[in-house]
Amino acid sequence: MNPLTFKQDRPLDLIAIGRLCIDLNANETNRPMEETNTFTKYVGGSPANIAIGSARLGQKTGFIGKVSDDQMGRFITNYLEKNKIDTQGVTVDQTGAVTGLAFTEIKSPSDCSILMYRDNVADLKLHPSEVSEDYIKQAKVLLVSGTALAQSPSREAVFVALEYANKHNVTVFFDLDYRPYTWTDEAETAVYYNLAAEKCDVIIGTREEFDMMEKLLNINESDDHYTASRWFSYRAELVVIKHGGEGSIAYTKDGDSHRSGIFPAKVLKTFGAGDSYASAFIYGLMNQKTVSEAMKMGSASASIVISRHSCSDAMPTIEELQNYIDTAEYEPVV
Ligand SMILES: Nc1ncnc2c1ncn2[C@@H]1O[C@H](COP(=O)(O)OP(=O)(O)OP(=O)(O)O)[C@@H](O)[C@H]1O
Ligand SMILES: O=C(O)C[C@@H](O)[C@H](O)C(=O)CO
Repeated sequence: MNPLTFKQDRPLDLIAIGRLCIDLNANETNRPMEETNTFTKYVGGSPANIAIGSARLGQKTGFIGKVSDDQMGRFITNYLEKNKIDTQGVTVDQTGAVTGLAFTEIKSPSDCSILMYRDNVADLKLHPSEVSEDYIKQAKVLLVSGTALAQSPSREAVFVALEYANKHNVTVFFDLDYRPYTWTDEAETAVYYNLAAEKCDVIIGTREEFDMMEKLLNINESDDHYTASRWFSYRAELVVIKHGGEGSIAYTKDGDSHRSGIFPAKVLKTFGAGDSYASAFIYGLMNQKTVSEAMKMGSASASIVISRHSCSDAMPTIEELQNYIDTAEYEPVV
């Protein structure tokens, strides 16, 4: 069962809005960053990773965002275009802002962290006037990433995008993507996450991200079922709670729930699991898969990406993904 319908008369499948950054992934693994010397540069930023994953799966994909007016900004835009992502919604900052950097540390397959340099970043300077209604109404899906809510004017740009999407029946997926280093106040964070979630059709997040949103409202004894049910009184049709190596659970407004297991992976690094899960999960739902089948696609994509060095570069093609699902070991939830 798939509770979602998508407007088919649209030239774009998915438009993502939010940050376009650079990942600098340590080449020397299994040691702290103090002991690494070299990094490999990839395009990064959760919504960018999801958009790249979507395009890699064959979806017609666009992006609304802002890049720095320098080599890093051009690197990002060139990469998007090389991956057949439409960049008409990507603007170039003229204030001297820089590209956000995510330095990743791989101490061990299960002990990874990200050091974020995000002062004066171009992605948070996206202005509401740079969000085009005519562009958004060309898409079946709008993918919103929570970190874009962290500062003005990006925050207001996201809410304008949500208004356009709701007005034109563009299905909105909200990937919570909570990155504490981009926020300064817990209450401010929770307020804007909750306000945005009210306008979304599908909400995807980890248990911890939903806990962050509920703490403000003194909801302390929550569980996945309660979390999901909160959102069905708004616009949500589907709520997915991710549980890392323990899989994920999805709830639909009609009261059904679906558990997904994982594809055990030779884990190189854990980050990137969420973005790859989201891109393949959305692809599945948009291509007549049931919720359970779409979750399995997400799990398979995540398993592929966490076994590779990058996130964006590692995103699988539909052929790779289908082959992995057909041949790799799947560990259902017991
Ligand atoms: N160790 C693992 N082995 C196999 N699959 C995994 C593992 N960790 C995560 N996954 C898969 O990836 C999905 C999303 O992972 P997770 O719950 O860690 O999301 P996330 O925290 O958003 O990820 P990220 O680390 O990219 O922020 C899980 O539901 C599962 O399907
Ligand atoms: O989202 C970020 O800014 C960092 C990502 O680019 C990085 O690849 C990651 O953490 C994936 O979830």
